[in-house]
Parts: sequence; structure tokens; C-alpha cells
Amino acid sequence: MMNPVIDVAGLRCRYGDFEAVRGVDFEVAEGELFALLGTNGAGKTTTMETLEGLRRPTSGTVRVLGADPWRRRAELRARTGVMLQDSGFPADLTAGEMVALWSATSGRRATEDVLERLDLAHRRDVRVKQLSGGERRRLDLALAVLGRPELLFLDEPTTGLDPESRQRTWEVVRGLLAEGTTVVLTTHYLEEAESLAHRLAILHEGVVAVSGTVEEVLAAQPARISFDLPASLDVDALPLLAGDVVHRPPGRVEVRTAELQDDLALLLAWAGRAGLRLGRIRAHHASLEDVFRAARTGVAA
Ligand SMILES: Nc1ncnc2c1ncn2[C@@H]1O[C@H](COP(=O)(O)OP(=O)(O)OP(=O)(O)O)[C@@H](O)[C@H]1O
Repeated sequence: MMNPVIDVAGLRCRYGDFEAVRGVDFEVAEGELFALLGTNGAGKTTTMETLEGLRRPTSGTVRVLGADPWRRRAELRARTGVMLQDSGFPADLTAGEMVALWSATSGRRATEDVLERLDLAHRRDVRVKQLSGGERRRLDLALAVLGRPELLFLDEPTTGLDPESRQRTWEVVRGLLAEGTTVVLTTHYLEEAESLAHRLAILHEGVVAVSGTVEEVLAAQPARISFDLPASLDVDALPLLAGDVVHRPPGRVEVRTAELQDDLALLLAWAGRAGLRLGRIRAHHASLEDVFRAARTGVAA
């Protein structure tokens, strides 16, 4: 990758005797959204904190916008926006006062009304403690995007949000990507990563278990066809398929295949010729959920 915005090589982070991050490598290109996924305790936050300059790696190298984030934190702060999992705002300030305070201290001057952008303009004079949980998350995001940073770190930006607020957050993130912002996202919502990310890495117990573009990681997992086998038939009666056939008694059949279209066509033609109805038939490509499960178990899910 030419001039990555983020370059992580051999990153290791230790808490006392416990090594939480055990040799992680990845790069993030300019203008892309990179999702860092993994189960609880996989090492996502620890990795994010080293990128944000909040934690010094035990070993390995981390470059953010060409600089060492631990040594150059002040300088990078003016160019990066951070939305932490828990921001801990002063509860007595209003949303508008928070924006003013942040403009003064972050080194990033407001170039637009961020409260307007995050649909919070009508809440400008409301104290932080009186905002709803979802509004507080939006205020977090407003402060992170203040002054249009080149790079944005979003640590679980939509946790606890209702579906509508989540959608609105996604629209804001898509808008920022369209303007050329580079984004690093952690999330437990796999559909969020699937819908927003260009590339991703799944961490498992401190190492990268899977990485690549969303298309690549999805294509590496088999697609599935499932249906109810008519009671009069045995699985041996099925036509020869490219995929593996798994019988789930009493009468459910699952086919895991790299040739979804061909196997589906064979099955439908066979059923058509025999005059059979395949009940509750479903055919779908692998989801990020399948990839995630495979990454955790180390085998195809
Ligand atoms: N300050 C600390 N001292 C000791 N161990 C820690 C500390 N912070 C994190 N850990 C441990 O390091 C591992 C990685 O934690 P980390 O918070 O990076 O994981 P995560 O992937 O962000 O998890 P989550 O999804 O729950 O936020 C965990 O086992 C955690 O218990």
C-alpha cells in the first residue's frame, strides 16, 4: 500500500504479565473505512488506544499520518478526531458549550455547525446530563468530527442507539467518507461493519484471525442453501452438487458451497423434474457473522 494513513507492524501490548495484543499488522489507506472487529477482550480497544497515542506499545511500530502517535500526540490531535466508548462529558455544560470548549482545546476550529450536522441544533442549550443516551452519543460524534479531521477513530459509535439513530450515524459517517475522511471503526454490530467498511480485520485473542476487503473475507466462506427435504425422500436422492450436503434431521438439508448459483440451479431443476416442493428454501452468500464465527473457531462455520 502506498503511503498508508495508518501502518501497524508487529504491534504487541502487555498489561503486566498478560499480553493483550500479540503481534498485529495492518494498514489503512487514505479515504477508506477500516473496521477492527473481535469478541470482548480481543484487543480492539488496546490497539485503538495505541493508534490514538494514549498507550505506548510494548513492541512493534505504529505510524499514524506518518508519525509516531505516542511521541507526536499533540500534533496528531489537531488532525484526528476521536470518539471514545465513554467520553465522560462535564454534565453541567450545555451541548453548545461543549462544542465551544472542544473548539478551543482540540486545536481544530469549527468550520461548520457540527450540532446541525448531527441533528442536535435544537438541543444546543440543553445540559449534557439532560440529553438522552442517543443524543449524548451524537454529541460525542459531533465533537469528534469538529473541524473536519483527516482521520477519525470511532470506538463503538452506535452501541446503545435505537435503529433510527444508528442509521443517522451511518449517514453521517458515509458523508464524511465521501468527503475523503479516513475512518477506523470498532463495533460489535457486524451489519454495521458489512455496510460501512471497505476493509476489516477480525482480532481473536490478540492476533489478526482474518483480514481483507469485505468482499474478500465474505468470498472466502462458503455460501449456504437450505431447504426441507420432502418426507418421502432420503438425502441420497439429491443430485450431485459441488458443495457439501449436511443433513439436519429430521428433514432439513444444508448445502455449503462455493458454487451457489450452479448448485441452486441443479437443485431447482432436479426438484422441478421430480415435481417436488422444497419447503422453506433459502440461499445466501456468507455473512460477516459466518466469517466472525469461523475466525473464532479457526474452522469454516
Ligand atoms: N488496564 C488493563 N489491565 C489489565 N488487563 C487489561 C487492561 N485493559 C485491558 N485488559 C485486558 O486486555 C485484553 C484486551 O482488552 P481490550 O479492551 O483491548 O479488548 P476489546 O477487544 O476492546 O474488548 P471489548 O470488546 O470488550 O471492548 C482483555 O483481556 C482485557 O481484560
